[in-house]
Amino acid sequence: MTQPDTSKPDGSPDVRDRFDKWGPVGEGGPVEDRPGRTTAEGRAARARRDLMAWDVARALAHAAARPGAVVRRGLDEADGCVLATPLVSPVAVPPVDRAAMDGYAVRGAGPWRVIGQVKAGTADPGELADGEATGIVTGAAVPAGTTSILRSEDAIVTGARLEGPAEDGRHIRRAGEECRAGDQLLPAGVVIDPAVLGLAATVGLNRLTVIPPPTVAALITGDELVRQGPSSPGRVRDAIGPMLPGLITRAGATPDTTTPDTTTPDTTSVRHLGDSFEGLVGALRETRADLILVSGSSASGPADHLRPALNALGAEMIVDGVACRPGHPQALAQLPDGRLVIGLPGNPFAALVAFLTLGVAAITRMRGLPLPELTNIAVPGGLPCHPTSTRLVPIRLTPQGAVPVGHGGAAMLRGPASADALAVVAPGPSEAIAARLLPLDPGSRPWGG
Ligand SMILES: Nc1nc2c(c(=O)[nH]1)N[C@H]1C(S)=C(S)[C@@H](COP(=O)(O)OP(=O)(O)OC[C@H]3O[C@@H](n4cnc5c(N)ncnc54)[C@H](O)[C@@H]3O)O[C@H]1N2
Ligand code: MOO
Repeated sequence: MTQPDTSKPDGSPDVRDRFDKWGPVGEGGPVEDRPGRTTAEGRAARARRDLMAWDVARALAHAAARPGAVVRRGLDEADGCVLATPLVSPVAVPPVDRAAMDGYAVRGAGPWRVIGQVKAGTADPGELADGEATGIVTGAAVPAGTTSILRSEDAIVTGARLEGPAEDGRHIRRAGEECRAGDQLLPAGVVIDPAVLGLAATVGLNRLTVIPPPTVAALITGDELVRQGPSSPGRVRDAIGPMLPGLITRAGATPDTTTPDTTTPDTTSVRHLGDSFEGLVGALRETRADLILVSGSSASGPADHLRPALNALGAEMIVDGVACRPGHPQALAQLPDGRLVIGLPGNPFAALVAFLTLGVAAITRMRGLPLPELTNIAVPGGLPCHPTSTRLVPIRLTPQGAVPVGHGGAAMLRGPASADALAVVAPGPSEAIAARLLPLDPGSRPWGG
């Protein structure tokens, strides 16, 4: 592409263009109102066009999405769902006093006479009289009258005679210690993870009332893309397709496989389309996912069909460009049937930023979760601000704060691949010494809930 003349009508450079020249390279690029429109009028119009602030776009994507329908799910299919109702225990846990150690249940002060053995599955362990003891295993119900559990390693056994230290109440897990019947263990809105599943099973539940993960389809556009081997003149290796299933899953959604790519023998959740208006309209029509990601086609070149396709389908544009770098051509639209479409810019880091901005916000709401606050972090070395756009900068986290890793251009993934997170640098006149932290893994807490 030829570089458009980006100077102001009066000949002085636009402040954004100054930043492009002086700021980190490759973070976006010159912008035209439409292909070839580089006149003074076009530049002035561009300067007037206010892109939506990054935080506003994120909040709108969250607000536009609808939480999924509440369903009942078995524990074996509830991982990653969100609790739609509080988790209330119907029973006390443990239901009876249990031994916390292998050894002996004893009553009163020693020495004791050993009268038997309680096994793990013994339903009625009987009762001990003063001066009596019985062998017992961890988790077994203690006999009535037990005052302490003497650990096997502390026991001195001579025939049926037992001696050892047995402080009152020691090593006994009391009935109802973890919870009583009717206790609320977790509120609605908790993301179900393996510990939650184990807890639900502990309190005897088989099914949970949940919001299941939304389904997300990925459509990759671009005639120039190849899926094997390196880029070459005229050919670009698809770098967005391989990122999306993992991002979708980490954000708590399910990659849609109902309309797989017919051009590859493998079952895949990512569908490759050429640069065709009809092809894109058809794919948007037939894909049933709750959210559809479309990569490429987001700008205003002759092969950029996303906005015309959305228009043809009667979609409402909710976000149409965001004041951020990279990723400014990202977009969010709603189809008349309620499905959401997110346009990810073709430059791979810009696509990643757009997913972490609009994609994660929409998916979060579809899961019934609030939009997470981003934590603040110090940037001891400072980061240049963009005068009007939020910058998303790959950083490593150190005990002193965030340190940029470099290689943060829109077309590069080297920076984000070696980063811990992105620093969200608010627009401003000079340098930021603090930023907010946007996790690269949207499933990491607090994002995951
Ligand atoms: N006149 C304008 N041109 C451009 C603007 C603009 O505002 N006005 N914005 C630039 C920015 S910033 C971006 S980002 C891109 C967005 O372009 P598209 O979303 O339309 O994507 P393409 O034009 O198809 O591709 C851009 C670039 O990225 C490469 N690409 C595309 N898909 C992939 C992929 N799956 N894996 C790897 N690389 C991919 C593609 O080959 C191009 O090099 O527009 C700028 N232009
Ligand atoms: O920089 Mo573009 O801003 O790659 O989305």
